[in-house]
Amino acid sequence: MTEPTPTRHPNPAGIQRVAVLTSGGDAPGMNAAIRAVVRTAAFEGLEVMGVRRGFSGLHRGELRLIGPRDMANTIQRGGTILLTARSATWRTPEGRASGAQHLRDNGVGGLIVIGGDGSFHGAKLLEQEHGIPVIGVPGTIDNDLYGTDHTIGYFTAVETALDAVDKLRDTGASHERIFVIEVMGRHAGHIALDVAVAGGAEEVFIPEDDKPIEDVIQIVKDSVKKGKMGSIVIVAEGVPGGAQGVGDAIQAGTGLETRVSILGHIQRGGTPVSSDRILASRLGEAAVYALMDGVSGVMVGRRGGDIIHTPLHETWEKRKDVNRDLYRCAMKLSV
Ligand SMILES: Nc1ncnc2c1ncn2[C@@H]1O[C@H](COP(=O)(O)OP(=O)(O)O)[C@@H](O)[C@H]1O
Ligand SMILES: O=P(O)(O)OC[C@H]1O[C@](O)(COP(=O)(O)O)[C@@H](O)[C@@H]1O
Ligand SMILES: [Mg+2]
Repeated sequence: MTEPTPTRHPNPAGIQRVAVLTSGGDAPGMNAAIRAVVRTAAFEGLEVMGVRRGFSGLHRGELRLIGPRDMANTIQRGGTILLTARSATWRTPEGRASGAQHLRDNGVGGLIVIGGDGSFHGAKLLEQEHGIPVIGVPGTIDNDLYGTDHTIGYFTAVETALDAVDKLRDTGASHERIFVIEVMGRHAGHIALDVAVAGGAEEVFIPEDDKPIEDVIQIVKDSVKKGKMGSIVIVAEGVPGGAQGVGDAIQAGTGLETRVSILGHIQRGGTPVSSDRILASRLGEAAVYALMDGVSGVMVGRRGGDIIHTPLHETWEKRKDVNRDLYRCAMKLSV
């Protein structure tokens, strides 16, 4: 059976030209999302302007036309070819007015913002104040956005952190040490929980839980009694005191040799894994179609196998809960 040839999407909004930018922390797969936007637009006969340096570049007018051939060799690259930034000026009405003027001057009929909750705030204000249609695409390693099962970059960040945990485990087991490993996640424990289950950790600390440090110390002592060669404790960055605080408390409370390792920005880089590339491709395509359909002020996301739209304000007002089953699983399997 042959698959049907893709057909043109209707364009009731009459959009001829869209702009795309990346904003906030970079995430592996952002390039695959940019590529999907540019290539979907090209397929549909639309033009795309790439904005460099996120909102910072937009208020300065750093826009240029980009076409499908500019996207060669980008699907597998980490970071963002459009560059990203955190812009204080965009938080001012004057900064946003300047950005809106640049979009109008260039005949842009809609803006696609690839980023996290902060970037979506900035996009929503542009829509409210200047009537420019905006669509959000969830790009952040933290996975902390309501309205999508996963965010672009999350799968790769988990793989990178897991690879590091596996390596640290070798040293931990050889020296019979406790390893306290900090993974990223400013406000959310999604990465930490996945890494804890997949990395076989003895304990995991996330910002969503207010756990007494004494409980962690007890778990570490118990694992020694059970004859474990070493213990792995995963700490999400957003936990007060971070991994260093937890590590110091464990060393003081158990007297056991403890090492702290903060994985940091290595988790943000590198070649996106297939799941991130596929998610980015689907969502980049969906963002262009949303603008063509005359939709604005929503984030495109994936729930189950479906592409869904969520009002931008809900992406930060509603909270995506961490999967508590993962915590129970990690604890049970470290018996
Ligand atoms: N409340 C806001 N109003 C206007 N712009 C905002 C707001 N919050 C964030 N932004 C813009 O979005 C950028 C990225 O936000 P940030 O929170 O750093 O990253 P992320 O989008 O990944 O959550 C900020 O540097 C700023 O330019
Ligand atoms: O690179 P920076 O500016 O130090 O930011 C670090 C933060 O960025 C993240 O990697 C991603 O956060 P955002 O998606 O909000 O940008 C967080 O996990 C981390 O706390
Ligand atoms: Mg954020």
